[in-house]
Amino acid sequence: MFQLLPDVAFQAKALAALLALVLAGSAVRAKLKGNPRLPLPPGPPGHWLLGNALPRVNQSQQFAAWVNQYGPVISLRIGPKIMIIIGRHRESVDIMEKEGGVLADRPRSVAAGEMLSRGLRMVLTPAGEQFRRLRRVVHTHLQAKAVESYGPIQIQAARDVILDILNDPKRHQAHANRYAASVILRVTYGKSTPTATDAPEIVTIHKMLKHFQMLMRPGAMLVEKYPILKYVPFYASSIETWRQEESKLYHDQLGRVARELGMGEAGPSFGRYLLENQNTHKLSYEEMAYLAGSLFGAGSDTTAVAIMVVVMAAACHPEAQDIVQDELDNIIGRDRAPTFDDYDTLLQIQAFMLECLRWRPVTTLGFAHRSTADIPYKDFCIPKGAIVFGNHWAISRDPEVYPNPDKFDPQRWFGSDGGVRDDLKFPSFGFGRRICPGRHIANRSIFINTALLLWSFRITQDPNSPIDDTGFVDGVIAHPKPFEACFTPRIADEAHLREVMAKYAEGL
Ligand code: HEM
Repeated sequence: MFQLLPDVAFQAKALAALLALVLAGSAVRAKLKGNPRLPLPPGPPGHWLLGNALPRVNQSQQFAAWVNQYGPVISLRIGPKIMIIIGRHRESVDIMEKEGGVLADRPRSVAAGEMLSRGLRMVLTPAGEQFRRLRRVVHTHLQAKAVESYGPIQIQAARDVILDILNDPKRHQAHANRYAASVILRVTYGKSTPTATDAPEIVTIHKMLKHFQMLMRPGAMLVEKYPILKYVPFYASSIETWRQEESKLYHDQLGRVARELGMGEAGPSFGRYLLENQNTHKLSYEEMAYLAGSLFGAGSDTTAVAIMVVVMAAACHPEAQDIVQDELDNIIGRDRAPTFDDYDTLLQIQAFMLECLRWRPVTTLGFAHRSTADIPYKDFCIPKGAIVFGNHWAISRDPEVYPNPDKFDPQRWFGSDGGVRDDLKFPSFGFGRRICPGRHIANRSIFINTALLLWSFRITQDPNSPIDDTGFVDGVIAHPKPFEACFTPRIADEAHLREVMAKYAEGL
């Protein structure tokens, strides 16, 4: 009996230790699950400690494959973090839109947010007082009615794309880049901004953008896992050099607008609006410089990619192009070129644009949101603190909303009344309170370029160099790889097209 006692004591201790372990385990699980009653959404199995490994390439497509396998909303565990991927249309509306207040936050971004941008880049700003100030000023200036004043800039730049293509069709992608860069720079800093592709400012801005996109890829930077690395000088030094270059550029650009304003020479621009309303919007000079600068980052590559996809889709789908060009011939004719005033009557152009944005989404994964409270949904819970992506690629392939999703079919956007359907809305511009503030100006850019390109040219594939319509660079913004297309003027002859174009932007 006495001999048994130590055993009993040992067993009791072991039992207590086991109980403590179980309790600790369930506490961790409850924390991860956020809500002890509801589980996390399903997802692929991962390592018991490290969790899931993020796919190294084509993340949005790999996530989409998991959505097909596990359900419309899936969860992954990346070390201690929970990542939620929403991959179906209805769930994206129910969660990303209806819970927009809880999902207005961004996850911590050490490399791009803290080291490169010192917390000043709007797209990465956490929810809170600063975000609300930035959001108010950008959304006010870029709302649907307000951006109409930028129409002449867009018309002129779209006209230049046509002339550039006539002069040098092989570089059609470079022309789309130039369109986007020059429009966003003029919107941001006014008319006297240099917009030639080889202007030093433009070259630097593109370089900055590359750095930003490189730092932004989920899982790309070790410092996101080990933030302590940001204090390690040799690790941080190149990002610090990039930050200084970027900051100088943004200050120089806004400084120019301030000087022009002082001399009474500043035309309309976002920079001017900021400087004139600094007190109302309560922004520091540093915040204004970054806000203006980061518009370029957010609005140039995205717009250029959308235009390139229009060209690719037209060349790869002649039957869809026929329908648009019949409409252009019936409504516009060939003696004048379409303008913004024609938007409401060019329904086929609208459908073609919508289908381009769905068929090859500009941002395939979307941007990360962060939940600031538990979100119970159906029989699971998205826990507070989770990183949440509305995966654009997966949503664009939702077979219930977009039957035969891989088919390029602009006609899917028409309802039985012949109007363009509103209920299919694809979230090209993101979700809820973080929805892209530049969407009105972007839509107008895509519209005017689609209308003008398809009015001016029959766009076809070069039989010697067929287009790979899946050839996109894997990144935050999915750039089409270089592709060839042939542009044949649709009106009388090239000289006549040049003449119409010369008149087109007259008097702006
Ligand atoms: C085809 C063109 C464009 C596309 C596809 C696009 C798409 C997006 C997406 C997906 C987001 C993230 C939304 C989210 O977090 O859910 C975003 C954010 C943003 N976009 Fe755009 N965008 C485009 C053009 C523009 C333009 C022209 C501007 C500026 C004039 C702009 C300015 C911004 C800004 C400032 C943000 C950050 C918003 C925030 O974090 O609250 N974008 N855009």
